[in-house]
Amino acid sequence: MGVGNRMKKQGPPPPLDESLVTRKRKNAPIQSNDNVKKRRTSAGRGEKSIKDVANRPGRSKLQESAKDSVANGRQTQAQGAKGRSKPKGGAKSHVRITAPVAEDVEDDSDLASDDADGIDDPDVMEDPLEGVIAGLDALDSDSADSLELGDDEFAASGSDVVDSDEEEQAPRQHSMWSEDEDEDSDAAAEKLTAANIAGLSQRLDESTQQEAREAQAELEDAALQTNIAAELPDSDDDAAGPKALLAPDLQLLRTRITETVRILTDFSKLADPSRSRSSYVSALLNDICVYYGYSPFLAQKLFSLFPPQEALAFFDANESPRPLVLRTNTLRTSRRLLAHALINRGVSLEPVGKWSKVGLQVFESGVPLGATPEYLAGHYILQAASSFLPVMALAPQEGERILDMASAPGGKATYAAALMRNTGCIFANDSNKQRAKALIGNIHRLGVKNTIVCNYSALEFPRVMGGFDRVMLDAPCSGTGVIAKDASVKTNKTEADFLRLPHLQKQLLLAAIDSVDHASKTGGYIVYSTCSVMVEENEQVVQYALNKRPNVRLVSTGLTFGKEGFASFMGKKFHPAMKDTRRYYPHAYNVDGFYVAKLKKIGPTTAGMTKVNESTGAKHVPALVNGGVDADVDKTPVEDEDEDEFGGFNKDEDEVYIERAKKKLLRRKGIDPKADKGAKNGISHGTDEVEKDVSASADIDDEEVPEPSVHVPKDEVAMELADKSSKETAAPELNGVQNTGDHAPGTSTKLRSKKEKRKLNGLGKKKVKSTGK
Ligand SMILES: C[S@@+](CC[C@H](N)C(=O)[O-])C[C@H]1O[C@@H](n2cnc3c(N)ncnc32)[C@H](O)[C@@H]1O
Repeated sequence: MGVGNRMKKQGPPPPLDESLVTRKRKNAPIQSNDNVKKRRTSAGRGEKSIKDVANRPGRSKLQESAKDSVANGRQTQAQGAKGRSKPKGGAKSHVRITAPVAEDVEDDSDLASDDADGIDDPDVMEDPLEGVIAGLDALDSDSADSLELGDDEFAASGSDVVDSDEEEQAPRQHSMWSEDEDEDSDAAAEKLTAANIAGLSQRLDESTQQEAREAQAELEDAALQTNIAAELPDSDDDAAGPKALLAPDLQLLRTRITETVRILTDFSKLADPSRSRSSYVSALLNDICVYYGYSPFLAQKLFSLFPPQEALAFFDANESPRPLVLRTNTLRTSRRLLAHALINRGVSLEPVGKWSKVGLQVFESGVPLGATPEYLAGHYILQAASSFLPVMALAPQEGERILDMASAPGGKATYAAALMRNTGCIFANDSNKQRAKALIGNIHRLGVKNTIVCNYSALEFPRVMGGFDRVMLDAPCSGTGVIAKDASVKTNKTEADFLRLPHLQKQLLLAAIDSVDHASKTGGYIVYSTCSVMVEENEQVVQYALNKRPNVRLVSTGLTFGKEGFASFMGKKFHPAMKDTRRYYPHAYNVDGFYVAKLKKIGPTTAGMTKVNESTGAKHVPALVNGGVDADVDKTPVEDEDEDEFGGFNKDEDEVYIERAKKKLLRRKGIDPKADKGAKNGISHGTDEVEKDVSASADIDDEEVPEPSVHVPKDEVAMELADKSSKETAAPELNGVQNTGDHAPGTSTKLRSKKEKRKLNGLGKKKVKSTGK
């Protein structure tokens, strides 16, 4: 299934063929092996993908069930084999005893060594893959003899290629089998005489038959239990109890899910009149949870987004990976040249679709795509196709000033840089310092030279800087659009997440709006995107922004495909223009689930727009934005998901800069900083005094100005940019200092002179001026 989807084109789809989806699902276990094999070939990513697949917890239920069914198959065989082990032993003994006695006794050791060969066959050992194939074939085989047992064991060890658990079991099975075999042959050797041969033979036959009967009864019993479980009433209360203990019959579940969906699609005609629609829906959700491994909470939420049939397609699509896509870095090469170079390396690829001029979809690769010379030279970046969309909607223009509020690891920011042909200036911000490092890496590799990396909570904008021509907010989100990549989303999202995240997203979007220059000659746009399909994180966030900021309106994204955003959802009415926003689904376009909205700022943010939000009690702190217009950023504390990671107020690191600032101040005052050391030994101008001095000047300021923490790319032009900035601002900290704005306001602000602060604050303003804004 995975391979199929990976081969499918991305973008506007052919109509969905549910029957194909159904069939694919049924074949899932075997195909998942195909996936693994396929992905092993697709380089760099390959190994990760295999691990990903193996480690996907949400997937695990299905896959484990699938594995179970394979394992069960093996187990059945193994049981059969075990059950057979005596019969086999018996059969072997039988073989032995049907042979002439003298030969039989003589051959005993030969047979034993044959058996050993069966296991230790050097060919088999040398070619474990053959073992896998033989093993997989053996799974379909009804008959089993000693040789098959050997194959089966190799199937187990061979399948270790896929699942390491089985690798550990393989030797154990081997030794158990050998011991049984040894005991049997010992017993046979002990008891076998010419006189008892007939009786013994008969007894062995009987015992074989008896065990076969028992094995059959066990199988029937298991099947019966599963079916009983499957037919239990589908009310909520049957989730626990005996049913939960039984392995789900996936085939049966699938059939039932499809059937329930069919009924729900034409309820009045097909439903059992004695059952309500909600009972069908709740039964269906139960089955979906078991079959796909979702928490009931998330299954219900996702289900409610679509008509039943489409919901099923969505759940199915989340079970297979999206195609691997490259974005050509047009700062370094053209798509044609890149395609040529990669094809020469044996990569099979095609343009991603007519909608993109830079995307290449990879079908097959014999080389690791994350380590080709072209990759290392920055000719491309591995980037999901849907990640192109917000940047295309933003449509940054050459020479503009752009803010990417949450930019790490930089797929979108670097695409924007390429569209701007390295002109203008992009401020690529991310609150997560570690992720910002990856962003810097990408900026260097891809030859981006118009970008400055900042490490703020984007909630700090526009106080840090305003007056941008365009702002992109690719917001932190629940990831419900990328379940195929991260199946843990299936189970780890709770109601609290869908309160916390939208709250953060709303505040970030207000900050994005307030950071834009409504009077920009070329822009004045904001793009909001998430890789979530939830209304709470998308339309509801945009609606909140429309309510809070009447100075923005929704405009067309300009994207050529995508489903309309919801103008209403579950009784909630949104602005009719919400239809101009775009939704992307894996089942519809074979891309990650995504949401894109584009807003145009048509007037300044006024004080009236920023009054306290009575309903939430949110406090609003005045913020300086372009043109001296006061705007608000809602400062209601929100739990930043990355707080722990980036909340680095690094005292040691800051100490250096604190010291430097102190010395600088002293020098300005005409005091030799070295003499300051003496102060500690009784000389008058002590550090404390200076500090007091600075804090006093800071207090005079009517607003606190956090220090911008800017990473500067080492590229020459970027260095120039940084130099210019640092000259403009006389802030030595600009060269590589990590500061944490919101996390260390006290110390850093305290140590800035008023003049310095003004200069710092003027960083944005100067730029605005220089571009005529
Ligand atoms: C969806 S990812 C961004 C992906 C990025 N736009 C790209 O194309 O590579 C969301 C990012 O938001 C960042 N983030 C979370 N909270 C933030 C905040 N308050 N301010 C700024 N960035 C934040 C996370 O660190 C994460 O890197």
